[in-house]
Amino acid sequence: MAAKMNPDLKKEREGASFDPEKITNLLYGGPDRVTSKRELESLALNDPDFQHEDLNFMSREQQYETQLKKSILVVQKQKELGIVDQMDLHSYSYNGVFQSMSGPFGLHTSMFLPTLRGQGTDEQKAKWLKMAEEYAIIGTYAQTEMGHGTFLRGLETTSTYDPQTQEFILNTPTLTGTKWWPGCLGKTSNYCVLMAQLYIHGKSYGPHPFMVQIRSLQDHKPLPGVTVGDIGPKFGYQGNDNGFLRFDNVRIPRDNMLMKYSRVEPDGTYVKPPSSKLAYGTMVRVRSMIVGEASESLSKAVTIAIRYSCVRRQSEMKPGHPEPQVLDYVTQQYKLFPFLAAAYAFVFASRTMIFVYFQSMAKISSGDITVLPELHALSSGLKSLSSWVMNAGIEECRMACGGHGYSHASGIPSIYMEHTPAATYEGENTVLMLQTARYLMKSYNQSMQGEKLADSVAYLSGVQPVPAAGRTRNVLDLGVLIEAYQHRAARLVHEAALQLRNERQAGKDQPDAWNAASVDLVKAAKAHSQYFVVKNFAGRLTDPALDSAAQAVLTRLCQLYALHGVVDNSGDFLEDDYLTGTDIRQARRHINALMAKLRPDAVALVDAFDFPDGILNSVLGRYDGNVYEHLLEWAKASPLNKTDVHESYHKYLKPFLEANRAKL
Ligand SMILES: CC/C=C\C/C=C\C/C=C\C/C=C\CCCCC(=O)SCCNC(=O)CCNC(=O)[C@H](O)C(C)(C)COP(=O)(O)OP(=O)(O)OC[C@H]1O[C@@H](n2cnc3c(N)ncnc32)[C@H](O)[C@@H]1OP(=O)(O)O
Ligand SMILES: Cc1cc2nc3c(=O)[nH]c(=O)nc-3n(C[C@H](O)[C@H](O)[C@H](O)COP(=O)(O)OP(=O)(O)OC[C@H]3O[C@@H](n4cnc5c(N)ncnc54)[C@H](O)[C@@H]3O)c2cc1C
Repeated sequence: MAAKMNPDLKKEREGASFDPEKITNLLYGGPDRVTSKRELESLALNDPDFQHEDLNFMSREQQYETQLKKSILVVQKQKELGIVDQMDLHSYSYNGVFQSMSGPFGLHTSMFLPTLRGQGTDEQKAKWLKMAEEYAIIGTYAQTEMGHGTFLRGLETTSTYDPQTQEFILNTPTLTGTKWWPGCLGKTSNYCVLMAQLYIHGKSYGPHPFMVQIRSLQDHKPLPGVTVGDIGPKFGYQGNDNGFLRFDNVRIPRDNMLMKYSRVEPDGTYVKPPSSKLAYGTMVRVRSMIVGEASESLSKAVTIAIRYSCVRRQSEMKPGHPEPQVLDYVTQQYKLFPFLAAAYAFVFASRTMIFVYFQSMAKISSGDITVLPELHALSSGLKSLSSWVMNAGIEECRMACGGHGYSHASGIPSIYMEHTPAATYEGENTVLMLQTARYLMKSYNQSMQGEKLADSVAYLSGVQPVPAAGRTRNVLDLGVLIEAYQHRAARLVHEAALQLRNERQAGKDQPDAWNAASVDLVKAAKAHSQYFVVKNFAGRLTDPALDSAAQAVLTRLCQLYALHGVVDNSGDFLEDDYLTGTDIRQARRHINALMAKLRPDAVALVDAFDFPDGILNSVLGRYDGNVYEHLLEWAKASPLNKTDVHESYHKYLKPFLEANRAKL
C-alpha cells in the first residue's frame, strides 16, 4: 500500500499556483527528455544490483569497493541498454546509480576520455580511444602536484626527449613534484594523461600532455620506475581514490605525447601549437560542466530544506495556536528562497554555458581559436560564482534544518562534502576569477581604443552615463535590474582598471600593480558574472514551454534573485550612483512581498526539479514528508545499533564502571 502523504506537504502541493511539470519540462528540454530521464533514473534506482547499505554507515575501503563494483556494473548495463547520449548517461549513472557521489571511474569519463578525444591526433585516437572507451584501460588526468596546482607553468615533473631512442624520459625530480590529488589514480587507473614539462635539447617548452601507462595490464602492479598510491581520507570524495604518483626514469615512446596541437618531430624539432592554451582544453570543458554540478547540488539541498521546512512545526507564533510550519517564519523564507532562486538562476546559466562551450568548440575545431579567450573567461567566472553560491547555499540549507540538518539522515552533509571541492578543483575560484578579470581588463583597454568587443563584454563600451542623482526607479522591473547589474559591472571594471593604472603610475611594476588591485579585480569579475546570470535568467522567462502561471512564478523568482543580489551588495550599487538609497529600501520591501507571494509555491518549485527520493537520499527531504518515522528507522540501521549492548561495553565500559563501583 502506498504510504500516506504528510498532510502539510499535501496541502502545499494542492495550493500551488502553477503546474510544476511545466517547469520540469523547461528545465530538462521538453516532455520527451523528462520521460527518458525518469525512466533511466527509475531503472537505476530499482535495479537490485545497485542496492547496498547506506554509504554513511561504511568505512572508506567499503565505500571505495562499493563504488567500484557499481562503476563496473554501470559500464556493462549502459552497454546492454544502449545508453550513449550524455544527458541520458547523467540521469542513469551520475544521478540514478551514484546519486552524484564520486566513484573510481569518474576521472576516466570526465577528463581522461575527453583529453584523448580533444588532444590526440587521429592516429593516437585510433590507438587508444577504443581501448579507453571499452574500458580495456582506465585512466585519469594527472596534473596537480604536491607543490603546484594553480601555477601550471610551475609543474616540476619532467618529460625529456631523447632523439637517440625517440623516447621521452619521465622524472619526478623533487618531493614537491609528486603528482598529488588526481582522482581515481591511487588504486584504480592503469593509465593517465600526465601533464609534464617538456624538455628538448635542454630547453623547456612548458607543460604538455603525455599518455602514460602506470600499472601492469597483467597484475595491476606499478610499472618499473612508477610509485603510485592513495593520498588518504579527505573531507569527502571517499569513494574516489585520489592518488599520488612519482616517476624515476620511465621511458615512453615519442608518439605518447598527445600531439593534436603541438608536436615533437623524431629529430627533436618542436612544432608550436596555434595557442599554447589549447593544451588546457579539458579544464575549460570541465569548468563549463561544473556550473551544472553546482546548480544541481544546490537544487538538491534546497529541495530537502524547503520540503522539511513545511513538515517541521516549531514554537508558538500566536499564543494558543498550533505550532506553525517553520517555512511560515519570514526569516526562514529569507534563508531559503534566495537560494531557491539562485538554484534556478544557475540551472539556466549552466544550460547556456554548455551551449556556449559546444558552440565555441565547434569553431575551435574548424580552426577559429579567437573564441578561446571569451570561453575561458566565461567558464572561469561562472564556475567560480556558481560553486561559491552552491557552498554558501548548501550550508544555509543545513542550518535551516536545525539539528536534523547536521545528521547524515538529512542528506545535506553528503551533498556538501562531495561538492564543496568544486570551489577548489579545476582551478581555485579566486584564481579563476582573476583570469576572468584579466580578460575584462584586456577588453576594457580594447574598448578604450575603440575596438569591437566580444558579445559577453560588449556592454563595457556602451554603458550609459550615470542618471541624475535623486531619481528613483521601479526596481521590480527586470529591465531596470539588468541595467543596474550591467552598470555596476561596467563601473567595477572601470574602477579596477583605474586602480591598476594608478598603482603603475605610483611606480609599481605590472605584477605588483595587479596584486595590489586584485581584490577589486575579483570584485569586478564577480559583478560581471552576476550580471551574466541575471540577464540570462530573465532571458528564459519568455520560453514558449511556459504557460502564464509558470511564467509568473519564475518571474517572481528571477526578481527575487536579482533584488537579493542588489540588497546583498547594496554598497556596490549605491557607490555606483545608479540606484539610490530609496531604490534599495524599495528593493527590501519588494523582497518581502515576493517571498510572501512565493511561499505557497515553494514546494511546487522544488518538486519541479524532479529529484526522486532515491536520488535525494534524504530522510528530511522525502517526497511524502513522512520524516519522523523514517528518521527513527534510519537511526536503527546504524551499525552501532546492530546489538543492544556494544562489544566495547565488555572491553572497556564494564570494567571501568565495575572498578568505580568497587571503590564506593
Ligand atoms: C548537469 C551537470 C551536473 C553535473 C556534472 C558532473 C560532473 C562535473 C564535472 C566534473 C567534476 C569532476 C571531477 C573534477 C575533478 C577535478 C580535476 C582537476 O582538478 S584537474 C586540475 C585542474 N587544475 C587547474 O585548473 C589549474 C588551474 N590553473 C590554470 O589553469 C592556469 O595555470 C592559470 C591559473 C589559468 C594561469 O595559467 P598560466 O600561468 O599559464 O597563464 P597566464 O596567467 O600567464 O595566462 C596566459 C594567457 O593564457 C590565458 N589562459 C590561461 N588558461 C587558459 C585556458 N584554459 N584557456 C584559454 N586561455 C587561457 C590567460 O587568460 C592569459 O591570456 P592573456 O591575458 O595573456 O591573453
Ligand atoms: C577533490 C579534489 C579532486 C581533485 N582532482 C584532481 C585531478 O583529478 N587531477 C588533478 O590534476 N588535480 C586534481 N585536484 C587538484 C586541484 O585541481 C587543485 O587543488 C586546484 O587546482 C587548486 O590548486 P592548489 O591546490 O595548488 O591551490 P593553491 O594554489 O595552493 O591555493 C591556495 C590559496 O592560494 C591562493 N592563490 C594561489 N595562486 C594565486 C594567485 N595567482 N593569485 C591569487 N591567489 C592565489 C588561492 O586563491 C588559495 O586561496 C583535485 C583537488 C580536489 C580537492
